[in-house]
Amino acid sequence: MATFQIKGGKKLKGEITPQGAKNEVLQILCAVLLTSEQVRIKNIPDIRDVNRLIEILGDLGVKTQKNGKGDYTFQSDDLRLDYLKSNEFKKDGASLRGSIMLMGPLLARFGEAFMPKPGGDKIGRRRLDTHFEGFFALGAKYRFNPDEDFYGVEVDENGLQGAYMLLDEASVTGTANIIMAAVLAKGTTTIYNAACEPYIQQLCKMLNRMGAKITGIGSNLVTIEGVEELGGTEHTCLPDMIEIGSWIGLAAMTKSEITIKDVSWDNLGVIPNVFRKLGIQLERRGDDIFVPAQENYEIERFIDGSILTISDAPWPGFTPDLLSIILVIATQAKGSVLVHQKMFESRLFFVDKLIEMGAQIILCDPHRATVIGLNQENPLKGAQLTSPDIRAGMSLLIAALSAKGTTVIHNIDQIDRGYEDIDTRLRALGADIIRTA
Ligand SMILES: CC(=O)N[C@H]1[C@@H](OP(=O)(O)OP(=O)(O)OC[C@H]2O[C@@H](n3ccc(=O)[nH]c3=O)[C@H](O)[C@@H]2O)O[C@H](CO)[C@@H](O)[C@@H]1O
Ligand SMILES: C=C(OP(=O)(O)O)C(=O)O
Repeated sequence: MATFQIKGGKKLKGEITPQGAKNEVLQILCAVLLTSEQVRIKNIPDIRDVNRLIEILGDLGVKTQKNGKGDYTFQSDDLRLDYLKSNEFKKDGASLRGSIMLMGPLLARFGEAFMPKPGGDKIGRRRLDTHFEGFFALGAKYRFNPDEDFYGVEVDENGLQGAYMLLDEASVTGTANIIMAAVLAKGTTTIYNAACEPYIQQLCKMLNRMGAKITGIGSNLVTIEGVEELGGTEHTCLPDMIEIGSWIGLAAMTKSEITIKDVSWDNLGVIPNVFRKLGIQLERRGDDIFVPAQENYEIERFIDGSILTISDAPWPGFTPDLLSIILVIATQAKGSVLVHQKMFESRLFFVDKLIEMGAQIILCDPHRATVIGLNQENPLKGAQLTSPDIRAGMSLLIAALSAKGTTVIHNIDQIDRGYEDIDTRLRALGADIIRTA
């Protein structure tokens, strides 16, 4: 299995351009199933999860043409729906989380959809109730045949009917799935407690360009007036806000000056401010983020003088996907912080590995960790590590780049799942990192 070997402690310098947003692209790729016309998508990252989904679309019969780097045209005019019940799809679909969002468009266009249990990070229970409750509200029926070993939903000859629904939680992929089902339903659908991450906003904007009638974009109350059919369009994906946060963290931990290019500031929400609360200086320069080299950074306190807490929440709250990065940066800050991962129950266990490297962290329970910063006085020490999930993997990589000595990270497939060509891009900034097969 591939590993990264990192000699840490080097200051990095330079410019880096973020890849297209993984979690947006996964939604956008599923949406190409909603029309028989051509859909062109730009700024697609070359990462494992996205490439798997493109392969699945190909196996499903979607015509796929690569126009250039990150630029593809798709056409879903002659699909092989049988593939959805094949053993091949059972394996392919289960290999990533995003494949669950094939269901909404398939249900809308063909009246039935099947899915094996989707994959993705093992970071705690990841239920799918919201997706199914949304489909049921639109009139779909559950179909499960143990011999087939697939989740299924189907509609009768009346098709999907618009409805009002209050989601039990603001699920990101759940909201995307329901919106993609509702755009072709008869009548009006209203989704309250909808997730509204930029990923979902981008999806809705693209669907509207295809002829959908969606209002309330960016809020938690989305209204969709069903239309008969959708047409082709072009769409450019936003830069990946999780990658942008990862680069800010990397700059701070390694005391490096890094410019992150074309970040789409207006779509970053609270992210820059959360990093500033850790004492990290960052400047807006046009649409770039400039992070100066800083010898130290000091964690702020709340106004009443109590210790800062950083926790996740559905958008416009702070994304859970950046909490592992926050945690690792805090290990070298001056001061203390409580990191509270509310959404996922198994995402903080990787702190054991940071503790092994010399970090001062108390894991209070599966959701909360207190970090006592070392103020860059005692660097972390190189170690032998295994990446448990995509964001913990990136956090360990950042820790390794700041550490004294050599670190070996195993299971780097987990990092490749979400970060394009990470070692090459880090080397361009001056990092000493080698990939071994
Ligand atoms: C492919 C993809 O897009 N994956 C993202 C998507 O996953 P995904 O769409 O699977 O995550 P969900 O938004 O459904 O839920 C994430 C977790 O948060 C919990 N929850 C959710 C909403 C809520 O109001 N309260 C609550 O506790 C859920 O029970 C679940 O444990 O969104 C997650 C939450 O931003 C991100 O971590 C994942 O990177
Ligand atoms: C948890 C993540 O991804 P997935 O939902 O694909 O597992 C993530 O991107 O941080």
